[in-house]
Amino acid sequence: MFVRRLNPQTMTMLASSARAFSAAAVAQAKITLDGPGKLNVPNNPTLVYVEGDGTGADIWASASRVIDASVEKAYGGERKIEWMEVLAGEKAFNETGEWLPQETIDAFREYLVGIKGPLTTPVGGGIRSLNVALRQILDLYTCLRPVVHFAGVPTPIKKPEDVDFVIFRENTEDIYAGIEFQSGSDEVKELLGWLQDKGVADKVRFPDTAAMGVKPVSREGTERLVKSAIQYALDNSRKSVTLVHKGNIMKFTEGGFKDWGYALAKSEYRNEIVTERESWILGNLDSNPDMSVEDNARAIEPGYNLMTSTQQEALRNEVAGVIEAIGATHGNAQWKNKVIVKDAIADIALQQILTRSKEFDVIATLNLNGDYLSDSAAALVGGIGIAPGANVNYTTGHFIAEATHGTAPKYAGLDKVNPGSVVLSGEMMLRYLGWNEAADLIIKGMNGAISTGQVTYDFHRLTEGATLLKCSEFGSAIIKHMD
Ligand SMILES: NC(=O)C1=CN([C@@H]2O[C@H](COP(=O)(O)OP(=O)(O)OC[C@H]3O[C@@H](n4cnc5c(N)ncnc54)[C@H](OP(=O)(O)O)[C@@H]3O)[C@@H](O)[C@H]2O)C=CC1
Ligand SMILES: O=C(O)CCC(=O)C(=O)O
Ligand SMILES: [Mg+2]
Repeated sequence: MFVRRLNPQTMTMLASSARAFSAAAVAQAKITLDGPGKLNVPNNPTLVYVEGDGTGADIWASASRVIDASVEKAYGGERKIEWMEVLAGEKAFNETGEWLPQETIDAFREYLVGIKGPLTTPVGGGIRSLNVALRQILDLYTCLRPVVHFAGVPTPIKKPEDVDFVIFRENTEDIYAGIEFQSGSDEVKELLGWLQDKGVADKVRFPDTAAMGVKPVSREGTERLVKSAIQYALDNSRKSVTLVHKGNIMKFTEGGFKDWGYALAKSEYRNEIVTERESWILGNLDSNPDMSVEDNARAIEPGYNLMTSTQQEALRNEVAGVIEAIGATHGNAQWKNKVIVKDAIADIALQQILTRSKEFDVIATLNLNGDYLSDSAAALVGGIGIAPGANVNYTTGHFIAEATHGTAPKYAGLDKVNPGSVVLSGEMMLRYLGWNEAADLIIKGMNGAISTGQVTYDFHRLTEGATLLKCSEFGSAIIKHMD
């Protein structure tokens, strides 16, 4: 199953028949794993792609040209991507009768790295999300979504240059797992009976018509996500990791995420991180080395005098414990060189990414929070047309680049939408392969096109004096500005 870049019709034909090809025929071009998360990338790797529904075809035609051009210009023919199309979504259904054929899953599994366009998910019924299915089947536990401003891109905020953060969204758990039962179903009735036994059925306000969902959040799922976020912060000289959660309300799921996240940070990265609270305690001591434990406790918790004596004692123990445990390694301002791990409640975080953008650096959060946060954050830097992403398993090496946006069906076939999100997802993919020179050219080309006012409709409608380009033309403009 090996499809080189050919005209789209031939490609589709080959994509169907290619499934019979032997994988051995392209073995020399396969990316392999040299150890957990360590890729061995040949000069002509086979990369798997799904074109996607809706605007997917328009975007892929433009974005794949940009990705190929960046590789060609960076390596002069020495390196080349061998694209292999696989089917998912409407195209797959029309050709095979299946929405997500096993061959597609197998190809992503076997070739490790690929890129996909958006796939439609009907609301309120019909098939469940193919996007979510792929992430779950391949255990792509991190959805990595960087948010950064390109000079010249229209923005609703005053200081877009302050926006430069990376969202690590947990990608396999949470309410997104799709465990739901329909209103009036036997399952809901059974669940209600169980809730009755537990004495909490009265919390269901309208039991006769309620539909119900389940929100699994685990320690393992949290730990691997938070670990990848902290490791990313260390590898990329980022200053902080913020755990975004709604743990004040959902104490065991979202609150568990926060608690397990902090615990992981302290157990696995003790020498490299400091929690925000620890930094306050140590900072107080840096300013006043004679400060008593009690005064320090009072300083970090302004409501100290109103607490019960048991609460005050617990707080004093916390302060003393921090000084004892990390005073020597993190005190005397050493903590300032560590990655700060802090947390924020999700609702206020959605405001603060706008009002205090600079305070966010790496964000680790659960699946649904991350979904909301990434679309909202994209608005700060020009919108969803320029919001890239990737689904990653840092152990198995599997990586599927994927824009944050969906299929935008009303624009399908118009050669109109911004291919930027998929172009930049491709840039992330090239960097993942270690092909930084090609990735850099994509950024250069993107900067060049945008800064000279050559943009698609989404930026054009917000920018005076810009030149309106089609989806394909914007791709060409990016390529032109690589030189
Ligand atoms: N990973 C995936 O495959 C995803 C799939 N989906 C699916 O996509 C379908 C449509 O979802 P919907 O909620 O409408 O969200 P979409 O992201 O598809 O589109 C919403 C709006 O975002 C803008 N937009 C989207 N893509 C672009 C682009 N490339 N360039 C410029 N503007 C863009 C358009 O805004 P405007 O109208 O202002 O021009 C568009 O109307 C659903 O079935 C949904 O489930 C959704 C998200 C992710
Ligand atoms: O799968 C879908 O249709 C939507 C998923 C989504 O919005 C996302 O992953 O950001
Ligand atoms: Mg989304």
